[in-house]
Amino acid sequence: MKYISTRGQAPALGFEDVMLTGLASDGGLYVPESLPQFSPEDMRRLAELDYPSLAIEIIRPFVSDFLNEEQLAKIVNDTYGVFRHKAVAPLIQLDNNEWVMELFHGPTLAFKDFALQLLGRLLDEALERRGEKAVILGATSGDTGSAAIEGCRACEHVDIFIMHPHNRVSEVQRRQMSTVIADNVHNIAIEGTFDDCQALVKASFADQSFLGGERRLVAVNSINWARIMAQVVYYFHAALSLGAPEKEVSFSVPTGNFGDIFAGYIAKGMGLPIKQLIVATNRNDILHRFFADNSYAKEQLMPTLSPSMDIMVSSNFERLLFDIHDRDGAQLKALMDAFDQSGSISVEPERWEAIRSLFSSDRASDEEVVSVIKQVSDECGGYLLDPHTAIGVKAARACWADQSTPMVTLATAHPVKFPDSIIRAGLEEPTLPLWMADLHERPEKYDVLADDKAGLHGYIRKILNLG
Ligand SMILES: Cc1ncc(COP(=O)(O)O)c(C=O)c1O
Ligand SMILES: N[C@@H](CCOP(=O)(O)O)C(=O)O
Repeated sequence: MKYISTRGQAPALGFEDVMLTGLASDGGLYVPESLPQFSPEDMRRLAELDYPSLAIEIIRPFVSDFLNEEQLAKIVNDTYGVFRHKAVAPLIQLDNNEWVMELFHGPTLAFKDFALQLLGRLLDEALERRGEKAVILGATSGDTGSAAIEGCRACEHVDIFIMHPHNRVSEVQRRQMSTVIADNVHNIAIEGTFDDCQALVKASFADQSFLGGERRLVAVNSINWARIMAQVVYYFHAALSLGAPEKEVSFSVPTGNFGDIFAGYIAKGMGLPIKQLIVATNRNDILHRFFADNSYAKEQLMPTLSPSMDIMVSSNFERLLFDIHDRDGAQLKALMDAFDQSGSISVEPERWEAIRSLFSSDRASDEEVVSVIKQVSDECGGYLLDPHTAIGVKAARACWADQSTPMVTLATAHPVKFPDSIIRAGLEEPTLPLWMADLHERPEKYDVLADDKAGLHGYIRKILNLG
């Protein structure tokens, strides 16, 4: 399979190079040239499989120029073997046709583990084969960071630098990163927002001269196609468990960087009968405003009770815009340049209408989040939602077009990561799982840096002894 850039100017690459490249050289994001297709008959067969076996089937066509059958099976089985629930992504029924899919049974208690446990192993394999060492640079609003560190810390071939916005992640999230004390793990608190951290990542990919040509720069954010690929699997898992391919299924997805919901869009493109994809945002609602009013316009980023979704510029939205514009890289580049200059774009009305047949959207305030957490706890025998998932449940209930279609909200994080919302809902604070019960006593290590590219690059060079 070949991958092409959304901006049309970078060379088409195979999977291994795409995984190791991060941003395309023209500033775009890589997407598959075409998607593998699964027929209803294929899906009936897949419906019989457990999670790892399903993952092998879905991922195989994307990576077949990199891994043979045996290598893929080993990596995938090792990846999902570390999850602490037998079903890996269990479905919990809230009401008649209403479900949540718990994606927080991995090592860092958020959906990021699905992709980053896999990506760590894939990177290890690629770098080992090449005999190369890489520098990973990532931005996090709280969850990607710990999942990336956990996925890559054992990899001998990488040094990993993770930037989070200073004082804008939860204490549990920060400690999950800063208490990993290892020579190849470097945590940085940037004096700015997540968008600032993400902009530093993108600027570093655009100008890698600070590494002096000595090390390769690799991305762990969802600009890396491997992240999206791994997340496609759980849409198949949920839909096949709830009656696909005979039945359609809808999904509500707590959304920030548009990676998770984009994976759902890809699953639909591969043949999965998805009826609705609901974009659920907090008050940082640029994506909701696009789907509701055809206005993709930056506003000031505000802190909320759902910090992982405090994102304004959604990287993966570019991948959708590319499809909306008939995969015309030149048009897309012009649109993205216009957004960079003015901070605001809209698309032609016919294109916007077309995409709205699949996507709908909603937003939730902090007060609504607290009230949904309380309501679901009351309705469902004390079942706890984390604040991000609560936004998804609120959006599911608001946008559900046909209640005979099963609705699945992606439960993207464990509530224990965000005790403030649970306490505000008047509920008992959940306790940390045993294996991290001493998290608040562990020593922490991170440095605070200004939002400044040169300062960041100097810091990385110094740590890596690059002269
Ligand atoms: C807990 C949680 N929910 C939802 C999201 C939003 O996912 P995405 O950025 O893929 O839209 C994130 C961060 O990305 C997250 O950490
Ligand atoms: N919510 C994310 C933000 C980074 O998004 P990514 O999916 O592109 O890595 C986080 O928790 O860090």
